[in-house]
Amino acid sequence: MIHFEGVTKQFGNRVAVDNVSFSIDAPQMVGIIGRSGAGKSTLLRMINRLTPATAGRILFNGRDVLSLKGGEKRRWQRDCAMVFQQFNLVPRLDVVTNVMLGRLNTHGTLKSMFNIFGKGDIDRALSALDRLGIVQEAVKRAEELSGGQQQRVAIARALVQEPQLVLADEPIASLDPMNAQIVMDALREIHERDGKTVICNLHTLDTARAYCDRVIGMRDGVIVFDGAPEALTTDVAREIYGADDSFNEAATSTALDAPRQRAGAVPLSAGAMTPAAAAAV
Ligand SMILES: Nc1ncnc2c1ncn2[C@@H]1O[C@H](COP(=O)(O)OP(=O)(O)OP(=O)(O)O)[C@@H](O)[C@H]1O
Repeated sequence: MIHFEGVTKQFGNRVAVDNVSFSIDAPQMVGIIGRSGAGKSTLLRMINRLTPATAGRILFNGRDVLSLKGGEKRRWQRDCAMVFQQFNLVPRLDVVTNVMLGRLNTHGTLKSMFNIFGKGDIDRALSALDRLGIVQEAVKRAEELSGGQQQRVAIARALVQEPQLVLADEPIASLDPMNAQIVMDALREIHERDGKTVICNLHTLDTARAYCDRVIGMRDGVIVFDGAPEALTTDVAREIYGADDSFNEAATSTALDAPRQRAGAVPLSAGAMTPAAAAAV
């Protein structure tokens, strides 16, 4: 489905991503871990063309997305929705309009220029907000919401893009553990319920273990681990983080109390979280 071949990014003399190759053959939730500067964000940003690659190919269903131009490149960017650490909402716009911005790439140029949304767009946005448990916040300005709520708005915006792939760049790095759990549950649910591949950069080992089917460990731009979370032993973690014997996993923990086991055990309910969890935020 998505195939990376010798993907490389160089910033001046610094090789941020070094000849990376791997494939995702079926919908998976993939966590990318590694210390700061390992190249995780750069890799993700190359997939949706926010950062140009220096070399290599990224084939999605056989087509090299790195060579797309103009309208085709924009359509690809719609097909791989991105969720950012800092949410990237328009603070003064209301929540539902922020979500509808995810529809812009589906419109013609004129409609996009004037932010013209139809009833279908409004319905889609409200339904995505409902799924994320925050439809009651639809008319508030985005800046009035908590960080966890804002990230759920950003995920709703990603959903209305109807993407083939969801990319999340450290989506919980700015959140407290409880909101982190709600956001990770929502991303996992998108994978489970919609069958989407989710690629998620994470700082913390415990989150990757709790939520991902597969973990890729990067160090200095290179993949040094690629496997099931069960294979992510402390020794492997030491290698990924370039740490010595004093390495303590707690240093990479968000103390996330994952509510359930990974892989298959996620309740396929209509909402991404329990009402109690949603109400507590
Ligand atoms: N726009 C840029 N210009 C120059 N160097 C950059 C740029 N973006 C990233 N780098 C460098 O590329 C390397 C990889 O950075 P990247 O942000 O991809 O790492 P990361 O693993 O995502 O780190 P973090 O967890 O801190 O976000 C780093 O050395 C960084 O300084």
